[in-house]
Formats: sequence, structure tokens, C-alpha cells
Amino acid sequence: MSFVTVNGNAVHYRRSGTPGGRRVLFLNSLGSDLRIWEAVAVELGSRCEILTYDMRGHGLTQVSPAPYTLDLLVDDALGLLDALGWPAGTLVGLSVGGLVAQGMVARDPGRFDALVLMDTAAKIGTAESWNERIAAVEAGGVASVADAVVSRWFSPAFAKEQPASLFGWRTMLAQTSTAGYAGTCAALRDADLTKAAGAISVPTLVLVGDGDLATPPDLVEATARLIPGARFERVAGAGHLPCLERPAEIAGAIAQHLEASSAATAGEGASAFDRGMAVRRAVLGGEHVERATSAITGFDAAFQRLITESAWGTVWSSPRLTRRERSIVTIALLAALGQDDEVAMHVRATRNTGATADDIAEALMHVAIYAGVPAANHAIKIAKTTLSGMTSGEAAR
Ligand SMILES: O=C(O)CC1=CCC(=O)O1
Repeated sequence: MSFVTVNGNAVHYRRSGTPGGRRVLFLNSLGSDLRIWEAVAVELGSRCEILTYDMRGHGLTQVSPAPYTLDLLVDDALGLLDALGWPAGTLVGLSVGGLVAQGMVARDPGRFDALVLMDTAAKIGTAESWNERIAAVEAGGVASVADAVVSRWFSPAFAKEQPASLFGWRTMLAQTSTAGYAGTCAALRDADLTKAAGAISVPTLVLVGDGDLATPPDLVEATARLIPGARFERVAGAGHLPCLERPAEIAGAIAQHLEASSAATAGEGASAFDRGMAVRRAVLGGEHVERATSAITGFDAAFQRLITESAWGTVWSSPRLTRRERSIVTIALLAALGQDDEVAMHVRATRNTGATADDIAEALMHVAIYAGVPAANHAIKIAKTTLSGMTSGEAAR
């Protein structure tokens, strides 16, 4: 076990993964500690150097008297990075950890190369709800709210199928100190990063369990829409802690975001071609791009360079629309033009852009109105076949 003093408080932290890999700091949620990241850290460990820690008053980190502020929690996290000599890196923040991560980026925008926000928002809950929670834990300890909280943490299926895990994670929550929990509730009550979210300029992925009852998907999506260029994805079959219910999927989404963001970050100094290749990979998938690249001959080399630099390295690289929005526009245009293969390819790419089946259906309604019912009808058939192939795993190539 490792400890370091930050802001006069002893902080429990753990380093794992591959030294020299992408550096990723994980920030836990209210009532949890660094153990919630273990399964995700194992999945990412071969490519990333990972730092997890227990937030003030949580896990084995020292408890100081309540109340806390978001600024204090941001000071703690930045202080930990300074103390361990992590000059830069990626942040993955869950719930209140996501608020702290947003606060860190707002405080020190140049320091971070990518951001993953999970089951969080720019503002969570109301002052009234947090004051009620504070009063409850101050009267009866954290154990007194544990059943209600845990019912929002996990999907009903997880609760039914994994009672032992449920017991274990509930125990972690119930063992949280009253001051640590109530202090963090006060920070949540007073934090509103709505304005700051609009100024986030690092590549951001926003994830939410589709059954999250604590920070519901619509709330999380609304925050994603505030962040320029952010990608939003729902994690099927998960509640408020998808890192526990769907660790492999979460690790996959983070890994993909790291790859895409190195492209985007490299983008500033990189050529339009290099940027284009990276964005093309992030949207269409590495395998597709490898296949297309290996088929290039002298006949189409100049054409391939042109589309890589222009479509991918210029238009798709611009942060002015999100990838989800670009995906919707592109599918509508291709459907209107009757470009069947390209419609199918871009429907498959929605896996990576965050556009949903509902988005595609809505786009094709526009096609019906502005380009004609026959074009839309034809594209609907292609989209349905492609989407059902994706669901059954056929298109997971
Ligand atoms: O405790 C909850 O209800 C869920 C939650 C809100 C903020 C956080 O970190 O967890």
C-alpha cells in the first residue's frame, strides 16, 4: 500500500500498469474507493500507466472534518499528481470524480490530453437532496443510506445475479466515514461546472450506464452536449458504476478514446494526412482502414490521399460538430444520394461515433422529406440490415 501527504492529508494511492504507457488517473465516486477501478485497470494495464487513489475521507485516505468543496478536492488531485511527478495525462472520473476531473481541466487546461467522464454531469442533484443526504448520514452513519444508494449503483440484473458482489460493494460504501461522505456531499451540493464545461478543450468521452438512476442518461448527455466535440455513449446493462458491471466494455471505450485523442492531440502539429488517418481509424475502425489501405494501388493512391486529407484530416477533424452529429449528417447525405455501400459503412461507424439507432431513424425521416420517400425507404432497409448485423455481432469486425 502506498501513501503520500497532500495538502496536509494522507492519501492512499496505487500505481499499476506499464511504466512509460499513457498515464491515466482514475477518480472515484461518492462512497467508493480505488477498488472500483481494479478490473478496468487490469484490462488497460498492458498499454497504460495507471494511478488510482482514494478521495479525501474515502477508503484509506485520511478524513478531515466536513464540509469539503470541489476546489479542495481538485487541489487534492492536482497535489497528488505533483507529489508523484505526473506532469500530464488523461483523467477518468466517475460521478463526483467526474466533477473533480472537470474542475482539474478548468484549473489547468494545458495539462491533460484527454478526458473520460462517466456517470457524471456539470451539476449533480439539488441543494435540497444533498442537504437531506447529509442530515441522514450525520444522524445514522453512511450505513443508514447504503441500501438506497446501492439500489442506484447497480442494474437489477447485477443485483439478482451477483449477491456476493453486491454485499461487498455495499460494505465498502457503509464503511465510508461519516465526515468523508457528508463532506463530499457538501462539495457536490455546491458545485456547478455548467459554464466551465463549455470551455473544455481536451478530447472528451462521456459514458453513462443506460440504467443509471443516480445520474440519469439524459442528464449526462446534456452535459456531453455542453462540451465542444465530446462523444457520448450509453453503456447497456449498467447502472451508476459501469466500471463494476461492464469493466471490459469500459476499458475498451477508454482505450479507443485514448487512441482517438492521441490522433486529435497530435493533430495540431501533425499533417492533414496523419491527422486524417487517425480520425478515419477512430471513426471507421482500424481494421477497415487497414483493409482499405492495403488495397491501394498506383491508380488510386492520389485519390486516397485526397480523401484522407480533406474528408478526414479537415472536415471530420474539426471540433465544431461532434462525431455523433457528423455521423448523422453523413448518413443522411449518403442516403439521399443512394450510396448504399457508404450508408452501410457509416451506419457501422456509429459504433464509434455515438450516434444511436434513433438518430439514424430520425436522419432518414429528413431524407424522406427533403430528398424523397423512395431514397429514404431504400436507406431504411440498408440501415435495418446493418444495425441488426451489428447487434448480432456480425458487424463487430
Ligand atoms: O450516491 C449517489 O446517489 C450517486 C452519486 C452521486 C454523486 C456520486 O459520486 O455518486
